[in-house]
Order: sequence, then C-alpha cells, then structure tokens
Amino acid sequence: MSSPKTSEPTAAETATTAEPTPETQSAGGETQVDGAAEPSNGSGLQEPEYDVEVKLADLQADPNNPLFSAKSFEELQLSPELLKGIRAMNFSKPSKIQEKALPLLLLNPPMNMIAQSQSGTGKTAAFSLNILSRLDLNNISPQALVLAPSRELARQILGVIELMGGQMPGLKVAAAIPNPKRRSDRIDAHVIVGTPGTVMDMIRRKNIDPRNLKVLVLDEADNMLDQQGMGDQSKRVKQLVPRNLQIVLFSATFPAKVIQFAHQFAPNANVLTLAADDLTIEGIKQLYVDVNADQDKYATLLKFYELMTQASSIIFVNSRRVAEELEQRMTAEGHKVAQLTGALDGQQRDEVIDRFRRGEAKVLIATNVIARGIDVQTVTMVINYDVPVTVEGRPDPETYLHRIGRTGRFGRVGVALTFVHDKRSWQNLNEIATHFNTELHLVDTGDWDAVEQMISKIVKSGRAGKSTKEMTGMDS
Ligand SMILES: Nc1ncnc2c1ncn2[C@@H]1O[C@H](COP(=O)(O)OP(=O)(O)OP(=O)(O)O)[C@@H](O)[C@H]1O
Repeated sequence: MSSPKTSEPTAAETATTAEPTPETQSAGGETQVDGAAEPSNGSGLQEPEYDVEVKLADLQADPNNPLFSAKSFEELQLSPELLKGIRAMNFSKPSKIQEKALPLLLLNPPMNMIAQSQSGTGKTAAFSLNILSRLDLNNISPQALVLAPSRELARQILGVIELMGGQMPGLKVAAAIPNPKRRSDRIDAHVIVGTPGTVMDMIRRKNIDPRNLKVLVLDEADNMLDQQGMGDQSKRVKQLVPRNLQIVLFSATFPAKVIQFAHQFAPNANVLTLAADDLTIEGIKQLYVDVNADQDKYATLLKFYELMTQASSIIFVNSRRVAEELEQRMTAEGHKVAQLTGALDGQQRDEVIDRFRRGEAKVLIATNVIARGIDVQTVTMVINYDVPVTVEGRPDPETYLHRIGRTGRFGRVGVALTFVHDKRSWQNLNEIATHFNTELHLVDTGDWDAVEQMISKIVKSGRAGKSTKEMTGMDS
C-alpha cells in the first residue's frame, strides 16, 4: 500500500464500536494440501490454484493413495440418492477441499477433522455429504448437529443439506435458531443446524435429544471456538452430546490463538491446512480508497453506488449505529438499500437476507453478523466502509478475509474496496495486507471515469481466470 495522504486521527475519529451480539466475531490463520488448478467445473467456473497440506492423525490413510483424493463423486461410494442430490446441485466434480476432505471424512470408523479452505470453495457441501451419508433414515432422532455463528448461516446450511438430501426419502432437517414462538417445541429431525446458544438451551429443555448424535460439525470453527466468540457456548454444547461422536471443524481461517483449542475439541483429527499466502482469493480484486476525512467517506460511497447496484453488494460497517445512519441517509436521498444487524429481530433478519438473496435488495449494509459463510453468488462488490477491527480496536485480518470472501465465490470475480480515512485506519489496513502478504491497490478518485471503467469491467466479467492485469488494468 502506498503511504496515506491522511493526517493523524483524533481519538474520536478512530473510535469504533464492535457489534456486541455473540453472533459477530471473527477468526485468522496460517497453514498448507497439494494440487494444481482445477479444470472447469460443471458450472464452468474454475477454482483458484492453491496447495493443501494434509496431516493424518494415524497412518491408516496414505495421502499418496488415490483413494484419499477423490477426483469424482462417484468414486466415494455414495448412495444413488446422494449422487442424484449432487447432480441436482450441478456439481460435476469435487472441489479441491472436497477432493481432499471427503475420503477422510467418510472413513469408518469415523475420524475427527480440522479443515481449512478459502472462502467460497465448497466446505459446506463437504461436511453436508459426510453427514448425509451417515444417517439412518429409519431413526427419526437427531444424528448430526451443525453449529454456525449466525442464524443466516444456519438457515443457509440447512438449505444446502435439504437440497443435497432432496432424494433421500423421509429426510428431516431442522433449524435450532432463536424463535420466541417455538422455544418449547421439540425437534424431531435427522439433522439439526443451529446457533450454539439456542442448541444448548434446547438440549437442556429436552427439546433436542442428543443421545443418538453421531456427527458434530462446527462451521466457521475458529469463531465458534474463540473465547471472544462463541467458545464457551460451543464447549457447553459438546459437554451435552455423546463423547464418541465424529467432530468436524471447518473454516477459512484458523488463527494461532484457537488452533490449540481446536485440537483439544477434536482430538486426533486429520488436518487439512493452507499456507497464509494462499488464503486470499485471486478472483477478488482488493482495492482501497483513501479519503481525507470521515465526512468524505459518505460522498465517496455514493459515487460507488451505481456500480454497486449493477449486481449485488454488501457494505460492511463496524457498528449498528453506522449501519442505521447510512441506511437512513441513503434511503432519504432516494437510494435503495437494506440493513442487517443484530439489532433486528429474527424475523426481520430473515426477511432482509431473503430479499437480498432474491435480488430484491441489491445493496445491503451490514455489521459482522453476516461477515462469515453467507453465499450469495451475485455479490460482486464488498465495501469495507470501516476497516475491520477487533473489540480491542486492533486490525482484524480474519474478519477482513471473511468479509471480502462474500464475493468471488467459487471462481467468480469480485471487487473488495476498503475505505481508509485517517492514519489509524490506513495502518490497520496495511497490517491486514501484510498479514496475508497481499497487495491492495489504491483507487485514484481523481479520475472517476477510469475507476468506473475498471470496476465495471471486473463486475461485468463475472468469472475469474484472466490475469489480474487483463481484468483490472493494474499489475497485481
Ligand atoms: N463441487 C462443486 N461444484 C460446483 N459448485 C460448487 C461445488 N461445491 C460447492 N460449490 C458452490 O460453491 C459455492 C461456495 O460454497 P460454500 O458456501 O460451501 O463455500 P465455503 O467454502 O463454505 O465458503 P465460506 O468460507 O465463505 O463459508 C456455493 O454456491 C456452492 O454451491
């Protein structure tokens, strides 16, 4: 990053309020599996090139054995119903993480797994296939439990499992997310997907019977295990479920501070990891804009508005207050935006995210509640209106990575644009870029035509695969 043109901030300028709900926190990490660029998938999209390191808990699985790298779904000996489900999703071959993780996940007797792969590379399908292949459909009691950090993500995972298991007769999948009207309802389903607080509460009230659980998945596992995230809740859930179940931890990030706890939580796990340099996705063009003062941020944001509405965009902010202010101001000026923060009730949150998924709302202003896991393929632009920071006000590389990962899903291209407005925010972003050893490009707001042309070109091109220079007109 080039040096900031902005001056030293005042304390007031730098103060940011992290979203206080338990469903907001971040994660970060380093790690590395082998592999070359994927040929085109069924969708015509191409996965980015990256290496995954495999660490096996015991040597019963030889990583060089072709059985432990599945090049097709057929060779995994899945049921015909599951193969039909995969076809219905238009997946023609496994993604890199699916290729590596599935043979290990499906081993019998089951083994625990800690697996890392970049955002948008198909982790959900990997753990969902494992779950679905282990169910006894004749027994309508919970056999698999998936925990996720937000209701939005839990609902999304539920949708994937239902779609993938759509050909499995009698399959029941249920959500355990906050719902004041159904707090006392008992859940009879084969698979439960929920947020940890609600799941814990429902097990204690005997509305979820944990006795037949065989698989426990923590999606966004680093966040679910972090003491500043949902670590305590996840630990309590684990105390309430059978001891011998298969524990599966998935995330794009595993920062050093949680990795030890992850190994305690999922003992003797097979481990799939990525190198820190491989964490960012090439299809996501990372830009930043340097504005002079806080007030100029809004004016600059408006300049991008038209580009944002060309497809779908998310504007991330660090507090509910800024989300509300931006929404009110933009709406009053006739712009169509929606807002999603932990201040809304569950029903409102569901309505907002569903409208955004359907493309009825194109610009979504959000706090970190939806920074992780949300898969809306039409999102071509992510704006960090505020540089992500931890509750202590430190730069938060993991949240940055998860936020920008809402675009550029499964080989698509996207733009991630971060605003810096003073020395502190510039330093924070610079630390994030250094953490991932990645280059961010300065947008020259002196030439709007060029900016517009460059971003439109990326946004409209839709898919990755071209060189950065070709895509952006910039050297990477
Ligand atoms: N084998 C496959 N072939 C084609 N598309 C796939 C395949 N696997 C997953 N996808 C698609 O890729 C997209 C991203 O998948 P998913 O949401 O599971 O990513 P993720 O790795 O969990 O990302 P995040 O880290 O952001 O949670 C989804 O739209 C999914 O349908």
